[in-house]
Amino acid sequence: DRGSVQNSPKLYDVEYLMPVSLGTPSQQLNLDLDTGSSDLWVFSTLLKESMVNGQTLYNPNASTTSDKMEGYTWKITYGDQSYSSGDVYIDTVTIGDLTVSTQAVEAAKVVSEEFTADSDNDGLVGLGFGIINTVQPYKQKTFFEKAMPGLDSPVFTADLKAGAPGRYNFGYIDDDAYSGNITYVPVNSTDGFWRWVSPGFQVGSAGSFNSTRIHGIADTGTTLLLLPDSVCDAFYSQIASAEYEPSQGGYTFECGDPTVPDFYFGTANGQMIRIPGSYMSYSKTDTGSSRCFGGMQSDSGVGFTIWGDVALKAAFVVFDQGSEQLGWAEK
Ligand SMILES: O=C(Cc1ccccc1)Nn1cnc2ccccc21
Repeated sequence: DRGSVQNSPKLYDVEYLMPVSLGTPSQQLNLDLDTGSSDLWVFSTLLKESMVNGQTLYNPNASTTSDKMEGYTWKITYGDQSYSSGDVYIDTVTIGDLTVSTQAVEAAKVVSEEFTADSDNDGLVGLGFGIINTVQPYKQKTFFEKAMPGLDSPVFTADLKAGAPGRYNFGYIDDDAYSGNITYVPVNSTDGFWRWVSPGFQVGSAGSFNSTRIHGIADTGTTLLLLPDSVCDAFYSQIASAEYEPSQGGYTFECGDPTVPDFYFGTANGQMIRIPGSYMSYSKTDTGSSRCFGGMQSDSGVGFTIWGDVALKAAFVVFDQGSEQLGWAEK
C-alpha cells in the first residue's frame, strides 16, 4: 500500500498543512504533519467556543465509526510552550488515499492561544516515534506506525518547497522528486525524535568546511533552523547588516542585503545540502521595517539543533522508520 498528499505552505512558510479525512462520513481537516511530536490531535466540538477561531472541528458524534476510549486522556506541551489536551477516540483516518481504520484521534478540549490564533490549522499529525505519545493510561501509535505494516516500504518522505506546494509520500520513494543520490544517516529514536548527527557545515560556496558534529532533530513542525551559537556566529558574521537584536529575539539583517550567503550542512559521505541564502530572510521584523528576521537562529534555548522547515525545504527527506535512518537528497 502507499499514499501521497500535497502540502501547502502558509505565509512565510511558517507551517505546511495537508488535507486529512476523519470518520464516517468523512470530515476533512487541514493538519500540520509534525515529525517533532507523536500525537495526532484535532480541533473538536468538545472545545469551548472561545478557543475556536475559524478552525474546522472534528465531531466524533457525527462519525458512525468513532469509538470513545473511556478514561483515556492526552496533554501535550511543545517546545515553544504552546499546549493542547483532551479526550481520545478511535476512528478511521485517511491521508492521501492511505487509510488507517483504527487510529487514535485525540480530540481537543483545551488549546493554548497560539493554536486558537492559527485559524488555518485544525490540528497536528505527529510522525515522531510513538514512545513519546502523550495518551494516558496507555500511549498510542502514530498514524505511520499503524500504517507501516501494510506499506510497500516502511518509509515516508517530505518534499517541502519555498513558497509553493510540496508533497508527503507514504510507503515509497518517488525517484522523480529529487536529483543525485539519497545519502542516509543513522537515527537515534530513544527520545522519540528523528535525531541524527551532521558532520559539519560551510558558509558560502567559497567557504571552508567546518568539521564539527551537530546533534539535532529533523522537525517539520518547527519553522526555523535552530543551530549552535558558534554556527550562527559564523554565518551572520558574513552578512554586512546582520545584528543580534535581543528586542526582536534573535539575529536580523537588512532584507535586501546582497551579502547573505548560502549555508551548507553535511549529511554523510561528503554530501552537503545547500540552503539558498534567500531562505534565510524569514520575515520582516515589523510592519514597514526594512529588516528581516533570520531563518537561522540559536538553539541555545533548546539544548539540541532543530533542522526545521528552513532546512528541510532545501532537500528531499526520507524518514525511514523501518531501518531508523534519514535519507537526504538535493532536488
Ligand atoms: O516547539 C517547537 C520549536 C521549539 C521551540 C523552542 C524549544 C524547542 C522547540 N517546535 N514544534 C514542533 N512541533 C510543534 C507543534 C506545535 C508548536 C511547536 C512545535
